[in-house]
Amino acid sequence: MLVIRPVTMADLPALEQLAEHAVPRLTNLPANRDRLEERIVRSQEAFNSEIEFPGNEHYMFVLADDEREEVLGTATIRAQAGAAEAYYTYRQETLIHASQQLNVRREVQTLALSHEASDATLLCALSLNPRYKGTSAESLLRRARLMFIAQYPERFSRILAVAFPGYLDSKNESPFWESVGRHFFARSFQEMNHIAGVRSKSFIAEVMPQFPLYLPLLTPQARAAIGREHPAHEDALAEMLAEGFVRSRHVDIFDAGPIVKAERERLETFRRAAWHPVRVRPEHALPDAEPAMIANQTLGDFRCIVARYALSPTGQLMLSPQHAKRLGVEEGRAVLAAPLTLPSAVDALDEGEM
Ligand SMILES: NC(=[NH2+])NCCC[C@H](N)C(=O)O
Repeated sequence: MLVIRPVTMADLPALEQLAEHAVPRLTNLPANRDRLEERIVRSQEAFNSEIEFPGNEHYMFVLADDEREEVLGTATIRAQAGAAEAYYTYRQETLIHASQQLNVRREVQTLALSHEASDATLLCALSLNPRYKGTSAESLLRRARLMFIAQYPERFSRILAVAFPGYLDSKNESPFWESVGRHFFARSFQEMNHIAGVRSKSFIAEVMPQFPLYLPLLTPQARAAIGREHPAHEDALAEMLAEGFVRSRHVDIFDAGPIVKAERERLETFRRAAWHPVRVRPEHALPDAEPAMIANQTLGDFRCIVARYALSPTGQLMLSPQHAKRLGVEEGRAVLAAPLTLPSAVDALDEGEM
């Protein structure tokens, strides 16, 4: 049975595999044993501390098959995207270049380096065994983090953000990087992506151009990549838009991948999540019902599974003994449940401020 739980040190070899096989490689999930080990320690600290407001915590989860003792995926919440170091993005802006004398008026799009997203809580570092791509396990891995945030709101920011890997061409090169970053770093996108994961990011501030970029001066390929996700992440982006995230004006500074954000109260999972007392019933006695994410209420032993949203007439959530055991809950204890299926997405650009 598949379950989401906090990472433990025993998961290190599996995490290394997941980091190596992430497509593309992720800055927040460096394929480097020492860095991953630090992240596990850090995550355990976060789960086991009393925290009143978001700071430099990372909460790292794994998707595990408990019977087969196999780790199939991982995902992280960074309580504050830019807690220790600033979180860098490019913000899309419009400038008006006008001359009355010449009777011209031009709107010019620019990208300006920004730290504005630093306060947001970031959902990041998701990697899944490809066998499970497109299954409910993938949705569980992606969205169980929202079930966790819903339970411990004081630990996170009101604004949640997700940065999707940006567009890479068939040669695995980033057209945006080739037109922008390359001039300042003289390294390939893949190398920089790696360095940003294993070393401190202060080099970004030191070497990235400080002045806004004028889009007409970039290559057409680079312009076309702005706000465009990596082909392997189309479904993931669609799911988060269906969840209620909207595209922000911000894009990644290396590959121009889209950054989506939302006030957490607006997300489907937050709006539809409800507490129910548990009633344990034999598997065969459970009525058919839509699938739901179901989470227990124990911070350091957080568990979240997919099971049927089977409610008794008085609002008890009926769980099989196996499901109750996975969640570590007894009859009468409350669990948080939210439907797994989302209404279809509207892909809108948020006009508000980030
Ligand atoms: N695709 C990347 N690796 N981007 C570099 C890191 C940028 C990221 N927004 C940060 O400040 O951490």
